[in-house]
Amino acid sequence: MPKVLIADKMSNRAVEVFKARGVDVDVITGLSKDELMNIIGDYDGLAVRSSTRPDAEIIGQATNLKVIGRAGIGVDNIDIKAATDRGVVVMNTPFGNAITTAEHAIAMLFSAARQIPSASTRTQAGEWPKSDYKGTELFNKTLGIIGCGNIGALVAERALGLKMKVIAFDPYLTPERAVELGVQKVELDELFQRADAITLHTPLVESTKNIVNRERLGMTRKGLILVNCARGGLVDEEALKDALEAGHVRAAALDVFAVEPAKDHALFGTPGFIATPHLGASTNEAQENVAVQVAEQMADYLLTGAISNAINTPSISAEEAPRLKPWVDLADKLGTMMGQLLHEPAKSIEIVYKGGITSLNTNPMSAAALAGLLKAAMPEVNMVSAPVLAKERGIELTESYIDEAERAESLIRLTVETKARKFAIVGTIYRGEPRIVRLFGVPMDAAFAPNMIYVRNDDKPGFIGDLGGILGNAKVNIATFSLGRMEQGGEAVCLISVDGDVTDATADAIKAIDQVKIVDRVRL
Ligand SMILES: NC(=O)C1=CN([C@@H]2O[C@H](COP(=O)(O)OP(=O)(O)OC[C@H]3O[C@@H](n4cnc5c(N)ncnc54)[C@H](O)[C@@H]3O)[C@@H](O)[C@H]2O)C=CC1
Ligand SMILES: O=C(O)C(=O)COP(=O)(O)O
Repeated sequence: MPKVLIADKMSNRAVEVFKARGVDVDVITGLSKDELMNIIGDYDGLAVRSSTRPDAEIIGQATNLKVIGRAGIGVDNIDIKAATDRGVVVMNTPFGNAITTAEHAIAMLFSAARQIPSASTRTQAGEWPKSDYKGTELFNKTLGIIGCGNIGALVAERALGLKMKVIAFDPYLTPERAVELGVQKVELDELFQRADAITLHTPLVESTKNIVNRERLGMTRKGLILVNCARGGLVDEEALKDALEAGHVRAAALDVFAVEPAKDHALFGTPGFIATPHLGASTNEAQENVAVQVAEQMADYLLTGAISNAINTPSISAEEAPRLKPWVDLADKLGTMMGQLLHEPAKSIEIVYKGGITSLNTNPMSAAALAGLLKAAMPEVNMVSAPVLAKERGIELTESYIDEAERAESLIRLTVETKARKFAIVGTIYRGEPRIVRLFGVPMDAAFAPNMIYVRNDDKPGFIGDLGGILGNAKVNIATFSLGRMEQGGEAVCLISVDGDVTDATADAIKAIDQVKIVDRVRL
């Protein structure tokens, strides 16, 4: 039974889902990095929110880990590269807390416009400070949205409902989508120049780091309201403090900070400043949504291989997972066999899908074939890490599709090019079993087995008798024997599956048979 660790506080519904699905689950929150490193090796899955930060060191200790599930949206607390290199799927729940976060942004906008937190504190302190607070209406004001994805779009809809004018900067926002949302797409500088209020909804990446900086704050209209419910690091906090103190920015409401938890911050106490402790996603509804979703996604992956909302690998739906499985296994076996027979570094790999299989999602098959191919040199590689590792090594992948299969209903052909040569292997599924139908140009029909011997020989009498004698003397039992040849008396290929290992001495004895040119052992 797979075992999952829930390392951040999340709705107990996650535990219920894991248990109902047959996944063992521990909930241990508040672990130090060392504590997490000590126990992470026991788990197949790790479920987190934003507090736990699985970095390269933690992932390096996670010898059994297959999946990290983020009950939420932002995955900047997870070292995706380290996870990918180790073949760990990273998945998030991209929609479950979006409405809640959009509502928090709108709440922050109103709080800032009317200074509700400070007015409330002082009223409750007995001051009745009515004359100190003159807010600003949002009606008819221009809201600039930076990042108009999930949450940005939800904020736009709500702001339009408040009768604000909405302008948006997002390099990936299409003009059609902008029209559909009823927002005006603008460039970044124009947004800073025109907005009465700005709200941020981008991830923290190189291009968004300090997107609200001193220079851009300088372009804004006096009396600006700034809201950040996305990520700390999008705003230059020092520049914001200066702009608030100068009275240029009227109010700023931050839910997120460059360093969290922010317990002692230069902005605290600045006039017009409002802070919440990363509460954007903190409602019952959102937490239930993300907990259930992350647990279901992680259980699906651990139990069936279905992948949804993965950041670092293609998706496989629950419906297609069982249909894909035999083909993914076949691709893995073809790649593994090729990897062991190649003896030269691969430069490129071409995968041709033929027949009915072309209507399936072939991404996982290609990833499995690549993983198989790389396995000989990198035993830890899997479908998640293979595409990245292949790219890093300059191995080019091309995929093509032919609807009509020649011999069997569906075929996968793997052609690998090295510096000097090209090798091809073709496989199919016959009666539910993976089979090799062509190897290095020679037609054949062979099953895969854990221990196989590959022999390339001249098609001349006497070879099979000699080979049988050598294996018999070595007490190696032959399970199946498959022969193929280009033409009578030409080059032949022989694949023998055997029970148990073949020693170097036995392989050398086979190599010494007259007709034999090449002997290789293949382990699947
Ligand atoms: N405060 C909180 O508790 C929460 C914060 N978040 C954060 O909110 C942010 C947005 O989340 P979603 O809307 O779901 O993400 P999303 O991926 O749907 O949208 C992000 C948008 O930012 C845009 N973008 C990327 N680079 C940009 C750039 N340089 N300039 C302008 N736009 C750019 C993208 O094109 C995309 O449309 C994320 O950082 C997420 O982590 C999400 C949930 C809760
Ligand atoms: O989903 C996100 O990106 C969030 O920032 C929410 O973070 P949290 O799960 O509340 O720690």
